Formats: sequence, C-alpha cells, structure tokens
Amino acid sequence: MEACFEVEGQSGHFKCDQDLWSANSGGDSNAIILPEKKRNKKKGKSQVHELLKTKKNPKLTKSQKRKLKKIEEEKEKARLLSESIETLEKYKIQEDAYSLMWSSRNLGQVETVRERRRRVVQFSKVGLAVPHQPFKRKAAVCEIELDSDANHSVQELVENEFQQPVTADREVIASLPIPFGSSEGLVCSSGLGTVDEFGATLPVEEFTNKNSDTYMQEDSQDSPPTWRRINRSTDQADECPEMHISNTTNLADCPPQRVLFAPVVVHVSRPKELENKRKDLPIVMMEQEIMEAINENITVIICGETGCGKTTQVPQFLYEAGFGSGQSSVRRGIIGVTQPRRVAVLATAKRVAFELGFRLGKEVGFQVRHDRRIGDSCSIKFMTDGILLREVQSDFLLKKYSIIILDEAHERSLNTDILIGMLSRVIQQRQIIYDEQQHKIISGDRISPESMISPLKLVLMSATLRVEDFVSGTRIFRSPPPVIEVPTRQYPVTIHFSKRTEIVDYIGQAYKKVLSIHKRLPTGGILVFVTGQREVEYLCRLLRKASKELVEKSSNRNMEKEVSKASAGNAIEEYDMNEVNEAFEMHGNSHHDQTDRFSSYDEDLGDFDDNESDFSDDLGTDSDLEGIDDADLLNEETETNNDLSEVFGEGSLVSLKAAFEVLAGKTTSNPHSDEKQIVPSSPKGCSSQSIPCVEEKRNGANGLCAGAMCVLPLYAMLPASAQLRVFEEIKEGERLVVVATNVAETSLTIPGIKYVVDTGREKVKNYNSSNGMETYEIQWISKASAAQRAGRAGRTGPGHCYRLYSSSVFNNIFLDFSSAEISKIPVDGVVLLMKSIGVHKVISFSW
Ligand SMILES: Nc1ncnc2c1ncn2[C@@H]1O[C@H](COP(=O)(O)OP(=O)(O)OP(=O)(O)O)[C@@H](O)[C@H]1O
Repeated sequence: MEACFEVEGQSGHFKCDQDLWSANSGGDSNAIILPEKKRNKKKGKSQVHELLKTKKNPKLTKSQKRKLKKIEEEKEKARLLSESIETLEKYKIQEDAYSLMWSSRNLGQVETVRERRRRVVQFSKVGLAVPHQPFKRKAAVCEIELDSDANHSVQELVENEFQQPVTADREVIASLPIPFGSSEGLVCSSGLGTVDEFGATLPVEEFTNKNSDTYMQEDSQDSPPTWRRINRSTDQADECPEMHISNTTNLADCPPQRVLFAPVVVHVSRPKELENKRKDLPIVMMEQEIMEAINENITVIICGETGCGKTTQVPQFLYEAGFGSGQSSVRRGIIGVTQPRRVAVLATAKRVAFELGFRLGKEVGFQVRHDRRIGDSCSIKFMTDGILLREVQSDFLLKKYSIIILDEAHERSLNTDILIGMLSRVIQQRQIIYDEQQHKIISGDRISPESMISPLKLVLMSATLRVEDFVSGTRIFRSPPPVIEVPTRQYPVTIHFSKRTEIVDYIGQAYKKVLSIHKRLPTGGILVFVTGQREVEYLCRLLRKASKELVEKSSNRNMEKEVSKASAGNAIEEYDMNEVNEAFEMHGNSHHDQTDRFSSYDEDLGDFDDNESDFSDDLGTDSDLEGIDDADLLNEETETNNDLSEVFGEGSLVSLKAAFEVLAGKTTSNPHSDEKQIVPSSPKGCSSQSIPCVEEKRNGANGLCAGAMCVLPLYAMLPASAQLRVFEEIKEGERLVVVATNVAETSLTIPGIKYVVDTGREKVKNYNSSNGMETYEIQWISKASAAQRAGRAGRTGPGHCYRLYSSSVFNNIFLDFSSAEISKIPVDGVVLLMKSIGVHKVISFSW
C-alpha cells in the first residue's frame, strides 16, 4: 500500500504493507511513517518480521505466562508419572517374591550353602534369577583366570565366609548388582564402615579349618549386643571346600588391592534419653565423614572443639563399624585409646562403657599404672600413653590392636611424641607385612591364623593441635593424613578477662573470684585451675573455711529472722512481703534487671571469640567480675539503691514499703522496728532489703544467701578413688568447687561445672643446660591450654570462663602452643628411654 502525505508544506509518500497495517489496526495507529528516501529497507523488513512473530506469539501478560508454565509443568508431571507407573509395572515382582527379600538387619550374616540352595529353589519357583555373585567379576578385574572348578570353589567360599574379603577394584564393584538382601554380595558403599582400604583375605587355613569358629551378632536391636559362637563343624564342615586356586600365574603380580567387605554394623542400644543427648553432639553429625576418612586412610587427624564429642564418640563410631568386635577379620583387634592422664582414662572409660551399655572392665576396659580392668572380650581399651609405650616395647607391631587413637595429641609430652614417632613406623611395618601375606596367600601359601597381620590404623585427636607438625613434610607420616575439623561445640562458653593481671597473689585472686561467683551467680559448679598440689590444698582449705563461715552466717540470719518474725505481733506474711519486694524490684532493682545485668555478660561477650572480648576489654568494657569481693558487692548494691533514691526521692523507699504494708492491711504497730527487722541496714547505711531476695532467686536452690560449697581437690598424686570423687553427686543445695592442677585441663567432663576460674599458670619442669639442673617453674600457660581450660565449662550446659589475667597478657605473652616436653628435658634421658624401647638409631627417629 502506498500513500501520499503533505505536512507543513513538505510532501512525500510512504509505503506500508497491508499486514503492517492490519497488525496495528487494533492499536493506537502508531504506524511507522518514514520518508521514502530515509527508509531503511533492512530495518523495515526486520520490524515487519518481529511484528509477524508477535502476531504468531501474541504477547502474554505475566499471569498468563505463569498459568501457561503451570499447565506445562502439570503436563510434564503427568507424563513422568505415567512413565514411572509403566516402568514399575514392567519390573514388578510377584507377590511371593517379597518373602525372599531380606531385611537390611541381616546384612553381614552367614548364609550356608544349604540355605543358599534353598534360596535358589525359591527364586526359581517365582521365576527369578538368583542374584548374581560378584566374585567372578572381581577376579576378572584382577585379570586372574580361574578354572571353572576353582571358580566354583572360591564362589562357595565366599558364600560360606560371610566376612571373606575379596580383592577387587572399587569402581567396578560399585557398579555390580547387590544381591537380594544378602550380605555375601560385597557391598561397596562410601557409607559407614563398608569399605576398607586394606585387603585382608582370610588365611587359607581359616577357610579349610572345619572347626573354625566365627562370631555372629545376635539379631537384636533392643538389647545390648551379645555374641554367639557358631561352630562351623556341624553345618558347613562338608560343604566348605578347600581354597583351591589354579592358574594363579598373574596373581602374584597383581598388587594387593582394595578389598571390599560385607558391611559390619554392630548394633548398640543406648537409653533413649542418652541417644537423644548424643544426637546433639556436633561430632555425631560428622560420623559418616569421619568413618569414611578412617576407612580410606591409615592415619587421620580429628580436630574438634572441646566438648564436641571426640573422646567419647569416636571409639563408639569405630565399635559400631566393627572395630574390636571380632566380626571383621581386619578389624578384629582392640580399639586402643590413649590419654595423657590417669584420671582422664578412668573417667572416659567409665563414660563410654555407660553410653554403650556395657560394664566397665568387660567390653570397655582401662589400664593405668597401678590399675587394670580389662575383660577377655575387651573391644575398647583406654590407657595412658605410658602404658601403650610399654606395650610397644614388648610387641612392636601391637598385634592385638586394629586401631589406635591418640587423644589430646596436642600435649606434646615426651610419651606422646615418642608414641607418634613409633606408631608411624608400626603402621608402615604392619602394612608391609600385611601386603606380603596377601601375596603369599594369593600365590597359594599357607599362613597360620596366629601369624596373620591386619593393618593398623592411627587416629590423632585434639581440640588444639598444631596440625602443620603432622601434615607438613613426610618425616612422620609418608603421606599427609587428612584432617577432619569439627568446628562447633555443643554449648557456648563465655570468656571473661580481668582488667588487671595479679602477678604474685593469683591464689588470692582465685579465692576472691570463687567466692564472688558463689555469692552472686546462679547454681553451677566451679572449677579452678592452679599450678600444683600445694596450691590446690591451700586453696581448698581457704574455701572450706569460707564455706563454713557462710553457712554459719546464713543460719544466724535465718535464726534472727525467725526471732523477729515471732516477736512482731502482726508480722507481715512472707507471701505478702514477697509481693511487696517484687513491686520494688519492678523499679530498677528487679530480678529481671539483675538477670539482665548478668546476662549482659553473655550478650557482650557470648558470641565473641577471645579477640573480640579483648576488644571489649581494651575499650574498658571489661565484663569481668574482677575484684568483686564483698566490699564490691556492697558498693554495687549501694549504687543500685542510689539509683532508686534518685527515682523515688530520699527516704521514699522505706515510706513506700510502709505504704504497701498499710495497703495490705498489715501495718505494724511500730514501722521503725519493722524496718529494722525486715530492712536491716547495711554497714554503709543503705537499706537493701530486696538484695538478699534477688540473690535467693539467682542462686536458685542455693537458698537465701550462698550456701555451702563442696570443695574437692584434683591433682595427679591424689589416689584414684579421691580423684573420682569429683564425678560423684553432691548434696542438694551445695555448690561443687573443684580445685585442680592441669590434670583437669583435657578430656574431662565434670558434670555440672559451669564456671571455670583460670589462673593462667602451670608448673613446668625446665632444664638448665648450663648447670645441668632440672627445676620446676611456674609459668604462663599457652593459648591452647587456656582454650582447653575454658572448654571444661559448657559441657553439660552453657558456661563461663573467668581468666585471672588481662587480654593483653593473653595476646602478647601467651605462646600459641606449649613447647614439646622433649625440648625441656636432658637429652641423655630421652636417648636412654628410646634405646630401652628398642629404637637404636635415635638420630633417625621421626619426631
Ligand atoms: N561424665 C559425663 N557426664 C555427662 N555428660 C558427659 C560426660 N562425659 C561426656 N559428656 C558429654 O559428652 C560431651 C562430649 O564429651 P567428650 O569428652 O567426648 O568431648 P571432647 O570433644 O573429647 O572434648 P575434649 O576435647 O575437651 O576432650 C560433653 O560435652 C558432655 O556433654
């Protein structure tokens, strides 16, 4: 279409496509009008094209688009559903086949040849093929040609030996079908305890030994695991053919490869309450990750915050995965756990036995220098590192262990350091011997079960480990072990630094701090760290004396109260007076305010790390209760009351109370005498009636004022029974105060400890090389130790750590880690010790 136009004296014409017009016919006639000479043909064409497109796909509104999308999605869903139903129909198994399925609870159980034959018949009845045995495929992976007989024999062996591992390539096995509910199909899973890095085929003798025994777990989920012996001689004696490998030409050349085992799961039934609590532990959420790392590596480092559950949970993970249980040939050995200190050994062994539902001394045992409680069926053994070191002397390969856990590896005691060096060799040696044995077995040699060696694994654990020492270089471990970090703890611990650092009388400071916590803060045990036995005993004496005085004072006060109550004819009923007090407290001196004031410590510092609290310290907002002794307490009370005076005016408190009493209709005949009785003047002349009541609430069960303290010592030389007293229950209404040296610094959970008072000092043995003398010196602890000490609070609930030193001392003077003991003792003693445990080339020992 062509049209002419004339605008303001200019004339021209334009062309317009019919379609173009029609496309715009419904619109506002915004046709493209261009003078012919300027018209861009190309542009015009594309615009037309676009318009045509728009016509074909008319522009949809947003809601239309949404609806369209929804319809499309629904269509897609319906299509998928019908496809799924079709597929399901196609692969649907017959009703009778369901009975052939096994519960996963039966995984790991033996199926005899007879049982298998029966299964074959049952499967064929319902028209199903018996699940494929993966052994042939595995052999193929290894490029081993077995003749049909041998193949058959081996296959039957696999059937008979439920734990029989088979050398196989992991990936290939992973793709193999898993037999119908049978554990004999070697399941490859990256999950818990199903794959082991090391091959450990059962010795030939074991296959042929008609009387060989194996252990099976009774199938019970509700009761603690029990073990039953199965005597093979009856059922399988005739059916267990001798292993018989012909054409093994390539076998010896085939390096021992990864071995897959039927998954071993040892069921543990814990009390429900405990199970629930356990679930909240951060490390429990990482169980799979940890077990995978342990399965796939010889050495693993676990760095987890204090209280995350390393000490108590990792041995349980291992136990549940078959370590130490006798169910798995390579994991049969005991789980050995070392602790640097005796008290930690006793306490953790007791706790783990309790959590697993075992009696201490049977499945879970311990050994310290003068005490040993280990049963024949021991699966987990706790011991000091000194004990394990002695065992290395008598059995370098530590054959009875399948895994060793060195807990608190950060301590760098001489024993720990030597142990780590020794164990790094032991695990290598065990691996070499094991590999050799595998080659021998594959090439048809016989190895007696007693001389069979399985690989040894090593786990290093700590909250404050200097990981670089172990992962950098190849001096200790040939390949750097993986490090698993558990970055959270269960409960928060608030750190409070002191404004000033008392250099000399830190015991006096600790004493004051304990008393102020006891008087002012809610219930919860207090753990105080000092340097040595003498300090422990001295502070215990002081605190016991103070406790006695407090109890006397409070009983005197109660007596006075009783007397005053009796003497007042129309004495105000306790209930009403409480109401009055509460009304007063509403105005500034309330319980809530008090609580807030205390909880503001948490708010100020609760989420801060140490550095942040340093920051607050530097700003002069130190939240610490430094120096809050009785006098400070009174000052604070005075300030509070002054505040109230400002609000109510001088003397109004007393008159207001009197007014309440009048309102309550309980006016005493002599308000002044009442005031004296009920509102006794403080030494500074302030009436602070409400304070004891506030304290009463803060102290909860502790009563009106701070009650008695149950003061207990804890140091290395204390007899074990006395050490364990700290774990016993205390009388109701008392507050537990434990005064300890650094024996309580690691691993311990003292139930109910909420407050830690850290003097920041420790007694250390130092060596003066110039005069050859060894001396004990008191020195600052390291930052790592300070973190460990703080970690003793907040284990059964949120906690507080009061550091009796300033943040600047902490930041500028404290070392990050304590120096290794070996660097502080004379070298001749170390050399002699090393020689005595059989290390002849001391110079090449890996430290
Ligand atoms: N005797 C006990 N009583 C009550 N709870 C306990 C006891 N022992 C351990 N627990 C609980 O288990 C948690 C984990 O303790 P565990 O000793 O395993 O931690 P951890 O990570 O090894 O700490 P640390 O690094 O300080 O040794 C504790 O925080 C506590 O909640």
